[in-house]
Amino acid sequence: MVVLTADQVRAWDRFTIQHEPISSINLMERAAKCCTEWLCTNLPSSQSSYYIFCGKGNNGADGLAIARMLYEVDRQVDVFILEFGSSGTAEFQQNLQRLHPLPVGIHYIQTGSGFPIVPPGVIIIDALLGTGTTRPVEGEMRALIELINASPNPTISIDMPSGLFADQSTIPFSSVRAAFTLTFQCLKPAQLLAENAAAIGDLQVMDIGLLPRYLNQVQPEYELTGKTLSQSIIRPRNNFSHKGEFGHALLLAGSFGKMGAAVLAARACLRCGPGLLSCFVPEKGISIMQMAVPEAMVVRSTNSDHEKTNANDEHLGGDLPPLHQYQTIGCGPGIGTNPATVQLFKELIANFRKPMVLDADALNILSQNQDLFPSLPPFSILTPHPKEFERLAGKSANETERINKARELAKKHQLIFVLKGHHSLIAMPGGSAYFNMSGNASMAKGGSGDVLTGMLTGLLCRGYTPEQAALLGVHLHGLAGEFASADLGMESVLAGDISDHIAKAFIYLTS
Ligand SMILES: NC(=O)C1=CN([C@@H]2O[C@H](COP(=O)(O)OP(=O)(O)OC[C@H]3O[C@@H](n4cnc5c(N)ncnc54)[C@H](OP(=O)(O)O)[C@@H]3O)[C@@H](O)[C@H]2O)[C@@H](O)CC1
Ligand SMILES: [K+]
Repeated sequence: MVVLTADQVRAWDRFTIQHEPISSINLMERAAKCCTEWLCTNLPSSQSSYYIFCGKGNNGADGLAIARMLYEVDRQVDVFILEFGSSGTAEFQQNLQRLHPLPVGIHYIQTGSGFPIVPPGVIIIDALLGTGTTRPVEGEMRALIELINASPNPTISIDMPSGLFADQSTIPFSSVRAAFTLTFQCLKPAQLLAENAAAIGDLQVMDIGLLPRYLNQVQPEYELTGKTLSQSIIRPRNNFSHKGEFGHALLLAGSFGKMGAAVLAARACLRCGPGLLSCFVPEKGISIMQMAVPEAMVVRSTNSDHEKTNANDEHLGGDLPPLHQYQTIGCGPGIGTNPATVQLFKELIANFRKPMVLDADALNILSQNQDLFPSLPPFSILTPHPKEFERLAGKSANETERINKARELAKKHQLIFVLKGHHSLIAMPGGSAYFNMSGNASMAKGGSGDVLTGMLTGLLCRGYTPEQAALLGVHLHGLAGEFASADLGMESVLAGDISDHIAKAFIYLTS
């Protein structure tokens, strides 16, 4: 699966029309057939009446072709065409001519007063605007979209919910809110944004047979993680290897009351194959870590005596252990932002020059000390959730702006940003960006991020490059969540369960 912009999809249509070859109208027939078959297969046959709302571009032309095909399989169909001045595309006109001889109601709507009332049980097909949306909807188009949204009837959008830009955020403007969106051939960037989830509903990708070889000549703006990519990254463990070959990781994590974050990160790290793991935790957390994660070693904080107070027992501070022995370091889960911890973080940045993983309070410390950005070791992986990213990079009006900021920061400082979310976005120092396609809502719980930090640390330590670790780690993390929810249900998965299912995710990718 690929994700392409509206322009790229248009070019793919043209490429297929030229090289298959196939006429534009016949390609549209293929698209409409896919949609009709989906509707007939997936909607109960008792729901057999349709109101199809059409614009006058090719999305509307799809709607007209679907109307004809639904009529041919004995569905009751009424078509409503929103007049907005133009005569419509050639395909629109052709499909209208094909519809005219059939006993399908064709209604032209021009003003709010002419809008129909949709009877109960009738399915709404939204074919007003597709990938050709160029501006926020207003006037009659907006009023019609509001009418569709106000109706309790299920709405199925063709290609895009009308009003939604295909390539970028649309908020604060309005769009159709669909129960299902039947999109053609590939994903469009806007379909991966969490803020559009309510508009898109359940997204279904229809294979309309566009020629795959077009993809050899296109540079997607976004790429997707997935099984094939992860399989190309995973390296087997050599039979003759010993623990020394898989590196030694250091985790800086935990404070009083937040040792759980440290434990979760440590366990997840160990599940990703490092040879050794040491955890640098506050004095009061040592026995917790030793008991909860016997496979990890603990490094004692060496606070000098004059600094040592009870408070210093409760959070990280003092002197760092010698850092040269570690392949990588993960820093942040549960560490808090105590001044001693801030000082420790500054020393860490000044003294460790290999890529590391920064999350949670390490990111909050960074937000308050933005001058540290240029000093971060290149290719370090930063894993902010939306609020942490806002603290780092300021408020964003919408998700596209947030993603663009992450991509710019990644390039400017040669860092990898993982913007955590439903489809986490991975922004690479070289400019490329990936949406992650694994995971589900069972993971939307405290501690999931600590697990990811541990996993990324483990993979970096194990010898994967930072880009490989980010791509594999984020995908594996989502897969582990999927396996956990398959075993335990969506509500009951705990962050530790994600960790406990990393093994299944590895086995799935390697078998
Ligand atoms: N063979 C093919 O080509 C295939 C094409 N396919 C289908 O084509 C769709 C793309 O078609 P498209 O490019 O004609 O664009 P579409 O989304 O119908 O809208 C364009 C019209 O809307 C108008 N308009 C724009 N914004 C507006 C606004 N805010 N408010 C009001 N009006 C607005 C714009 O007018 P204008 O900007 O000129 O004023 C123009 O009239 C694609 O999504 C897929 O469904 C598939 O069947 C596969 C094969
Ligand atoms: K549409």
